[in-house]
Amino acid sequence: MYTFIKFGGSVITDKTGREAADLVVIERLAHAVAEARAADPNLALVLGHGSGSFGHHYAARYGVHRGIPLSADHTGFALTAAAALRLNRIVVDTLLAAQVPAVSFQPSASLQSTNGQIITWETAPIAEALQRRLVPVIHGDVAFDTAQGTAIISTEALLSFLALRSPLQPRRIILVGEAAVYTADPHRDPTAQPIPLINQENIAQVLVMTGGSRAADVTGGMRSKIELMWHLIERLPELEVTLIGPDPALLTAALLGQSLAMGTVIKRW
Ligand SMILES: Nc1ncnc2c1ncn2[C@@H]1O[C@H](COP(=O)(O)OP(=O)(O)OP(=O)(O)O)[C@@H](O)[C@H]1O
Ligand SMILES: C=C(C)CCOP(=O)(O)O
Repeated sequence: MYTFIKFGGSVITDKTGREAADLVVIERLAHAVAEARAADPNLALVLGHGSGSFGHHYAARYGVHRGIPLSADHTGFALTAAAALRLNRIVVDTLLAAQVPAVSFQPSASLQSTNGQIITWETAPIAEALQRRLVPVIHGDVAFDTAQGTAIISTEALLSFLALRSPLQPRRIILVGEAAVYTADPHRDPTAQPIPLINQENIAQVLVMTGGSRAADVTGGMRSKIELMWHLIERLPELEVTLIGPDPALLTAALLGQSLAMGTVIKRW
């Protein structure tokens, strides 16, 4: 069984800036992953990261997520892809420096979508990497789209595709970003309270309480994250999704399957 992680673009970058990577946070998270792998040599991880203030800005500016027609200028597509890769290089190099054998797999090189949904993605090299105890790293990316021309595929959509359409069944997905899902966007409403557990009892209510990102974001913020994760849990009832803040001790504990006093767990029951 595999563990999937996403380093959210909202914590590894400053989303209100431009290409503002938070190197301290990335380093801390990389060391947390190294520590968990040292403590549990059987830990098999697929690591994804978002685009934060790198890809989202270009995608929004050039409308890559809405679709660029075949005959139109595709410079915006290229700029978005390049920005996503610049952040990817930083993340992978930081993981390597922390002794995590990270290998990058650029999704757009082998993926196609239709109306923003992944239709094909060559994931066999990711499975090969896992067999060699490497840590495959993927990232939210651009895509060529058979219906709208181009699209943006979020990290969560990639992890969902891996979970449902590849042999890599995750038991846990850990999303590092906001410290929890709250009763309202905590950056807009100081009275927002954390929601420790989301399950079939309260999912409908939680969806009403969650919204978009406070910065440039073409993949929908917290609401679409929860929708996608719930969709996945409906198909994989044993799956547990944990949302935590960028605290390295919490990440190591979550990777080792320890129960946490903070964060939000999403599970069927
Ligand atoms: N109820 C809520 N609880 C927590 N966050 C919320 C809520 N509603 C909206 N948000 C917003 O959602 C944001 C997280 O979504 P976002 O897509 O920006 O995160 P991310 O996945 O880390 O980023 P990226 O897409 O760049 O990887 C938070 O920063 C917050 O502003
Ligand atoms: C904007 C781009 C290139 C990817 C978005 O992926 P996400 O940050 O995981 O939502």
